[in-house]
Amino acid sequence: MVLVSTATLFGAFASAMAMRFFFNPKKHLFSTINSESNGVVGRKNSTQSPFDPSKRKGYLSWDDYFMAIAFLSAERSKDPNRQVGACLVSQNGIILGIGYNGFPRGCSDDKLPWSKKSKNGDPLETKYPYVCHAEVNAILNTNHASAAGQSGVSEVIYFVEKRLGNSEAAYAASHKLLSMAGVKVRKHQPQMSQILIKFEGP
Ligand SMILES: Nc1ccn([C@H]2C[C@H](O)[C@@H](COP(=O)(O)O)O2)c(=O)n1
Repeated sequence: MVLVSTATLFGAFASAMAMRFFFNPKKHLFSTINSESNGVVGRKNSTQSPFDPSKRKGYLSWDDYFMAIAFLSAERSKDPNRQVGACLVSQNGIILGIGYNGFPRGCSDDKLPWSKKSKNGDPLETKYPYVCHAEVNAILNTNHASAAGQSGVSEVIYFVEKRLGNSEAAYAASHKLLSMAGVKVRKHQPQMSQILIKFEGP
């Protein structure tokens, strides 16, 4: 399985490890990269001759497709500071689960704190002890029956390089452990810089 996340390697690492245990990731504006229809989702009109048998150009690559789903999922997050999305994909390109950062199912978004810091220094007055990372939610949201036959996360594709407050050591340790576990890691290389989704008819 491949874990695609809009966030960092460090968070994705924890989730990939969790996946192994169970079964053996701001506002994003989507818009076009050029004047053609590339990257514009929902535009139905084509200038292609009806006699031209060639396939459409400018369709989404698999990586951009799964990363875009991760980005879209992030838009569901209630975290005022950081929205993260993740998409768990099987080796043959089937989406097994998607998720975003949020409080656990059944726990109200309005009753737990979204703050980063507590005036009293009480960690329980911050979001950190309660929030579930997007990658973990993508794993928890899988249809376990279909995921059970998979051998674990084999690849992590992440979007953000920066280290969300984690130390250099923790980051290096993540790399080391993923490498030891044989999990491939790579940064997403977008083929489209933006995707525009228009909620309008053809
Ligand atoms: N791999 C990650 C890293 C972070 N998150 C979530 C957890 C929090 O909701 C937010 C980080 O908040 P910040 O300290 O930047 O205010 O991002 C995640 O889901 N996956």
